[in-house]
Amino acid sequence: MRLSQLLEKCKIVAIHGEENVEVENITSDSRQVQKGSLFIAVEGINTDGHDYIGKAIEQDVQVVVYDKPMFEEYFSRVTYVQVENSAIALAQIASAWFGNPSEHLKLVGVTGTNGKTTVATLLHRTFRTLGYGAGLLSTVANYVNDDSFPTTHTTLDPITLNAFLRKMVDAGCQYAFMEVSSHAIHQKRVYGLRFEGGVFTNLTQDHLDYHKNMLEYRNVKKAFFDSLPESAFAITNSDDKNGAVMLQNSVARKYTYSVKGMGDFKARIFEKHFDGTEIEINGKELIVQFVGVFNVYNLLAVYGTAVLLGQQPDELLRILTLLKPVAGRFQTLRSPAGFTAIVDYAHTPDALTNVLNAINEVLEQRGDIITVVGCGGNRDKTKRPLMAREAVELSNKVILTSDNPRFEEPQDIIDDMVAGLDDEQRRTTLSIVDRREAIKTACALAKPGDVILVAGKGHEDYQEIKGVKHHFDDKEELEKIFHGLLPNTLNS
Ligand SMILES: CC(=O)N[C@H]1[C@@H](OP(=O)(O)OP(=O)(O)OC[C@H]2O[C@@H](n3ccc(=O)[nH]c3=O)[C@H](O)[C@@H]2O)O[C@H](CO)[C@@H](O)[C@@H]1O[C@H](C)C(=O)N[C@@H](C)C(=O)N[C@H](CCC(=O)O)C(=O)O
Ligand SMILES: Nc1ncnc2c1ncn2[C@@H]1O[C@H](COP(=O)(O)OP(=O)(O)OP(=O)(O)O)[C@@H](O)[C@H]1O
Ligand SMILES: N[C@H](CCC[C@H](N)C(=O)O)C(=O)O
Ligand SMILES: [Mg+2]
Repeated sequence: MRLSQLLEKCKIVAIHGEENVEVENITSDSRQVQKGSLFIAVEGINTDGHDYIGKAIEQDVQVVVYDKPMFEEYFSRVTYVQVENSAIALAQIASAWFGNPSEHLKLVGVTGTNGKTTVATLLHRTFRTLGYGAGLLSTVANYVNDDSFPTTHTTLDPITLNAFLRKMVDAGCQYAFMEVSSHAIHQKRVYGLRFEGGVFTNLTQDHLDYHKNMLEYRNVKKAFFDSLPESAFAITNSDDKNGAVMLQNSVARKYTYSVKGMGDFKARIFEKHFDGTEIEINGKELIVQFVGVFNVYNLLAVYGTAVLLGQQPDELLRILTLLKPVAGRFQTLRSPAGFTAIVDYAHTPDALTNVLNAINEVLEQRGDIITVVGCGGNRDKTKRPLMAREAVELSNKVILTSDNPRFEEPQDIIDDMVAGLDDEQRRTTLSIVDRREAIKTACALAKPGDVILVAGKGHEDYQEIKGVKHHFDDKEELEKIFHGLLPNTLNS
């Protein structure tokens, strides 16, 4: 592609060298540079792409895009483009490289602390059921219609992201649903994409390792709605205290959904069961196969978004009754011994509170709740004591264990969790570093009628320890115990 075409939307400060060149490939990673590449140097968190410009030049790069004025001499065979902001230019160049695919799709972005995967996935399933070509970019997997592809991030880097959107356009998709993480907004991964709509789920504590404080975290999320065009719609949860704030400066068409108060899309909850919930949406009664008040919010967000995309309300309500939980989100497994296990991705204090409240509300035969939970390493440390406290206050027994320790010592993470407990709570809480042992112990302790919540890893099929991902799947572990492949005893 011609360089001029790629730079069409970029804010250029200066160009040195030949402008009329053909680019063979684009990358922001010097390790991926090939002959004829355009390399975009982006300042990161660990390192700075500008430090690798020399390496890129050694590999016969054609064009270097950068934003730090740091050159004293230029190599004549390379074209240098200084832009105002490299991260923004990366998103713009990536979009141009793939033919601006977001402009050929009705693209909806879902943001918020919890519920993004659930809402985006259910939207994708709804639109597939309605017969549309539709894609999905989510934490669990990416989809082009019904073809699934593994993913690395909740929101991909701009090049991979635009490559997927292109695949969707080429496969005839009319709609695309994607999660928009706060990291992605902050790092400009979604900059310049044309959104048809934005959805806000909720805002509670997470990622305070990355964002300085809750105010900054909130403002980053809000920036997504500030960036939507007038032609887009923005739909927010008006029961969340930050719901209105998200939309206050947005020029998009604004809509609300609510369970507790007034809203353009409104739900009421009648009966809560272990297998589903009886609800009313905009005056029509239905039974959905989801548990927990939080899932009523998720379904309402799906319904509202689909209506705003022009779909027929009655047909949508029919589809809502058919939808099933997303992988690793409140996934229920019944043991032959008569207890139930729930695998859930709750990895924030609010998610854990919600899921435990939901279990308490539908608990059969007054059984006990046994919670197995850990916290991720190299992530927000301040959520650890809060998660431990929520777990202990809403369960009968808690086993603290490891999640993905990453580069931290697992016992240190558990110690941070224990710090949230009082003396009495510490005495009655178990700590078992090995997650497999922790799950085995919970199963050995469970009586018929009890519920074991295995929280934090949901769909993940690995445990990340010191940079290596080891196969580990909570559901698989439980099934092995249930089917006698792992002994269900305390001292095995
Ligand atoms: C903290 C964070 O978000 N980091 C992301 C960021 O990496 P970084 O800023 O550390 O990059 P860096 O290593 O400093 O490198 C800077 C630049 O130098 C380049 N480089 C580097 C080395 C080299 O030899 N040559 C070279 O050119 C790199 O390609 C990069 O362009 O940019 C990378 C490329 O896009 C991401 O892969 C990386 O995600 C890391 C792996 C990560 O774990 N991110 C998580 C926290 C994340 O993004 N999570 C959210 C979900 C959060 C939620 O649950 O809500 C997500 O969207 O997935
Ligand atoms: N609307 C909601 N409000 C609060 N908690 C929720 C909501 N929806 C889901 N949860 C809880 O949060 C967990 C994660 O849900 P989900 O994967 O849909 O969120 P997410 O925003 O995509 O998370 P991530 O930031 O990791 O991508 C669920 O397993 C559940 O415990
Ligand atoms: N997207 C989230 C997922 C957390 C999942 C949990 N299992 C952990 O590893 O902390 C993050 O990267 O913070
Ligand atoms: Mg997600």
